[in-house]
Amino acid sequence: MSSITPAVVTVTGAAGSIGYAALFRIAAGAMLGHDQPVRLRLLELPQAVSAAVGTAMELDDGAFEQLLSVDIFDDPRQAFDGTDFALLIGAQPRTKGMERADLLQANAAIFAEQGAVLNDVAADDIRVVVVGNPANTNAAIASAHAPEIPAERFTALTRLDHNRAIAQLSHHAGVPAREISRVSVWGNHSATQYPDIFHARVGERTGAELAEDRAWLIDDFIPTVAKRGTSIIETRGASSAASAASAAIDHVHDWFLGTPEGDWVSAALPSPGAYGVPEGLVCSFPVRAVNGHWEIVEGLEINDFSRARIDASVAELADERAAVGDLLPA
Ligand SMILES: NC(=O)c1ccc[n+]([C@@H]2O[C@H](COP(=O)([O-])OP(=O)(O)OC[C@H]3O[C@@H](n4cnc5c(N)ncnc54)[C@H](O)[C@@H]3O)[C@@H](O)[C@H]2O)c1
Ligand SMILES: O=C(O)C[C@H](O)C(=O)O
Repeated sequence: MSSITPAVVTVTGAAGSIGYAALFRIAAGAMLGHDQPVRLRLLELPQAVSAAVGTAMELDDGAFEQLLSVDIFDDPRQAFDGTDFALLIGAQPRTKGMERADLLQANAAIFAEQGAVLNDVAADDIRVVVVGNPANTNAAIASAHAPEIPAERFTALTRLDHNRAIAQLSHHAGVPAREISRVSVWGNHSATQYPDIFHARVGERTGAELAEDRAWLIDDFIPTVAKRGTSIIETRGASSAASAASAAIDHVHDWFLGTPEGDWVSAALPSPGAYGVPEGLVCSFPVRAVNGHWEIVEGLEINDFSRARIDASVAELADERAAVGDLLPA
C-alpha cells in the first residue's frame, strides 16, 4: 500500500462522452502519475446516475493499481466534499450549426452552482479545470461564485487547441509532434482563438520562418485549428470526446507535475492584466507550471499580426462576460 496521500478527483458529467474517455486514463495514472493513489467521485444528473454506475463497474473491472475508490453522486455538495481536483465536464455540448457561445445561457447556471459548492466544501488546494462550453466564461462564472478560492485555481481547457496546433504544424512541416515546442494559444476556446507560432520551435526550424508563408498561416493553419471542433462535429456527428479527455488529462498532469523544461503549454487563466488582457477575463495564455502553479510566460514579443488576433478574441471574451453579467457578482 502506498504511503502517498490519495488525491480526490471529482469528474462531472461522468457518464458523458468525455467523462467516459477520461476516467479510465485517470484511473490508470495518466493524469497524476503512476504512483499517486486516487479516489474518484463521479457527479451526474439523476437520470444519468445508472450509466455512471455502469462506468464504475467497468472501472472496477480494470483492477487499476492506484484506484482506491469510485463513488457516484447526483448531489454536487457530496461530490465536491474535500475534492483536490475538479474536472467540470458536465454540460450540454453543441451540435451542428451552433457556436460555443450559443451554450452560454444553457450551461452558465451549472457553473454558478458548482462554483458556490466548491467554495464551501472543496479541499483548500482545490484545482479546477472547466471543460464544459463555453469553457472560459464558465470558469469565470464558477470563480465568481467561489470568493474564498484563489481565482487562479479556476482554469479553462484550451490544451485541446494547443494540441491541435501542434498536430497541424507537425503535418505541415513533416516534423514529429515531440520536436515541436513553444506553441501558444491565446484568447477564447472558440473560433476567434489565436494559435500563435511566432515563438515556436519546429524541429530545426522556427515557427517565425514557417509564418513567412502568410497565405498558409492565414488561410490554412489558423482556421484549421480554430474551427477544428466544428469539423469534428460535422464529420463525427458529435463533438470531440477522446481528444478533449486527453487534453484535460494533459492540462491537469502538467499543472500538478510541471511542464517540460524549455517548453510551455496553453491554458486559460484569469488574466492578471498580462499582455494587455483586461484583468479577470479567463483568457488562454502560454503558461508554465512551476511548483504546482501556472505562470504566464512573460516577455514574449507580440507583433502587429498577433496583436490584432489576440485583441479580437479578448473582445469576444469581454462580450461573453457582458452577456452573463447577472451571474457575475460585481
Ligand atoms: N474545452 C474543450 O476543449 C471541450 C472539448 C470538447 C467538448 N467540450 C464541452 O464539454 C462538455 C461535455 O461534452 P460531452 O461530449 O461529454 O457531452 P455529453 O452530452 O456526452 O455528456 C455530458 C454529460 O454531462 C452531464 N451533465 C449535464 N449537466 C450536469 C450537471 N449539472 N452536473 C453533472 N453532470 C451534468 C449529462 O448528464 C451528460 O452525461 C460540452 O459542453 C462540450 O461542448 C469542451
Ligand atoms: O467544438 C465544440 O463544440 C467541442 C469542443 O469545444 C471542441 O473544440 O472540440
